[in-house]
Amino acid sequence: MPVHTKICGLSTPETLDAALRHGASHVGFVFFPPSPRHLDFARAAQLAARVPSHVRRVGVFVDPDDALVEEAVASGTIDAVQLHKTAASRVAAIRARSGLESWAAVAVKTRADLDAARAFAGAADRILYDAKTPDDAKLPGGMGLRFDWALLDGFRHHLPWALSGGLDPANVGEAIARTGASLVDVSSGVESAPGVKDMDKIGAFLKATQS
Ligand SMILES: O=C(O)c1ccccc1N[C@@H]1O[C@H](COP(=O)(O)O)[C@@H](O)[C@H]1O
Repeated sequence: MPVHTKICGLSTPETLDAALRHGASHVGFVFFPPSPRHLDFARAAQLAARVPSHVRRVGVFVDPDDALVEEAVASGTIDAVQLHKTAASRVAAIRARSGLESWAAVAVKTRADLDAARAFAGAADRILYDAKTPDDAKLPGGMGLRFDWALLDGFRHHLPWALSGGLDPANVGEAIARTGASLVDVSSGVESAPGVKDMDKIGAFLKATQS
C-alpha cells in the first residue's frame, strides 16, 4: 500500500517544489507566529499557487479563533486544517464552519494520552499522533521529538490517522514498518536549522517512504 507523506512547515518556493517533485501527497503551511515556520497569508498564497490540485495543502494552527480560520479560508491557501491543542468541541465547530477537512493533533507521551483521540470521533476527519512537547516548550510540535511507537500497538483507531513527531529520512522506514502508518508527517527532520528546509533531506525522506 502506498504511504502518503506530508512535508510540513514549507516556506520557500524552492523547498516546496522539491517536496512536490519528490512526490509529497500533502504540504503544510504553519500559521502560528511563535514558530520559525510561520507564514503570513500573502506568502502562503504565493506558495499555495504552485501546488497542483492532487496535492493537499494543510494549514497548521494552534487552538485558532474563528477569525484566523476565516482569514485562512478566504485566502484560498489551504484544503485542510491541522489543529494542535484544540478541544474536540472546537475542532467540530471549526470543521462545520470552515467546511474543511480537519485533523486533530493528539500529543502522545504515554498510552493514556492516546485515549484523548477517542474524543475526536465525529469531530475530526483524521487524528495526527504527534510527540508531546514539554509544558514550557514554545511550540506544541515541530520540535523533532518522537514518542514510543510501541504505544500504538493494538490501539483501536477511531478515525483515519497519521504519524508525526521526530521522523527523519533515517527512521521513517522503520516508523512505517513498526506502526503501519499510511500517512507520515515531517517538519524538523528535513531541515538544516529550525525553519530552514533542506531539499536533499526532503528528497531522501520521500524516497525512504517509498522503499
Ligand atoms: O512546525 C511547527 O512549527 C509547528 C508549530 C505548531 C504546531 C505544530 C507544528 N508542527 C507540526 O509538528 C509535527 C511534528 O514536527 P517534527 O517533524 O517533529 O518537527 C508535524 O506534524 C508538524 O506539522
